Amino acid sequence: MLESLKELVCKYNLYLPKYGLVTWTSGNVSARDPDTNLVVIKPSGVMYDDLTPDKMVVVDMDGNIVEGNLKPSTDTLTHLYVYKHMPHINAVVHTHSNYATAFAALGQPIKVYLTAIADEFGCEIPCGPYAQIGGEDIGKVIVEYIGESPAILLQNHGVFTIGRTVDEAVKAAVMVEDVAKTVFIAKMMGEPIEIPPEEVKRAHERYVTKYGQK
Ligand SMILES: O=C(CO)[C@@H](O)[C@@H](O)COP(=O)(O)O
Repeated sequence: MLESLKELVCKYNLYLPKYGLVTWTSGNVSARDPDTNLVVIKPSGVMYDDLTPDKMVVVDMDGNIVEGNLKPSTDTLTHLYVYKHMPHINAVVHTHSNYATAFAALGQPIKVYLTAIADEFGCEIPCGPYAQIGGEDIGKVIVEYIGESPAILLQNHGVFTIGRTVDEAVKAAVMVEDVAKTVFIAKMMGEPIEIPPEEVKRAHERYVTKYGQK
């Protein structure tokens, strides 16, 4: 089980540069094995081109290294805090994607100006306050401020997304950057128009229950 989870987490870490969400070694993806409560996470400071499944680090809920020869991500305690306080979540993603992180630099949420935001997020993408890197502080902000959204901006820092699966969490990271870019362009042209909350709710419900091959 853990070997396949390492392969999955490595694969989804490699989606971050593939979709232009990170630069150099920034960003990270982790996933929790719900059966063992062990977490597989990207090693700290390793170039994405050098990532392989065997370089993934396995930690327990206290951050102790269970498997792996490399130091785990600097955001490990944040990921673990989210897992401890959001039991339905089994994946956490962190990026510095440019357009979304520009909103984070301003401390601005991304409001529901687009049907794509209603569909994917079902609410505005919140921006939580600045928090120091390296401990649980960012995790505390995520848990307190994320609400029903699968994505949150961290002021002056970047993007964190969560999901029941690593696919959900990485998709949210891709989509938050896509909608942030569109909203940025719209704001350059004028004042975007918010979709009314009741329509956001209806559209999101439709998307999560009917979109695609469901
Ligand atoms: O922004 C931060 C910390 O949150 C970066 O250091 C982070 O993106 C990458 O750190 P890691 O290589 O995962 O240790």
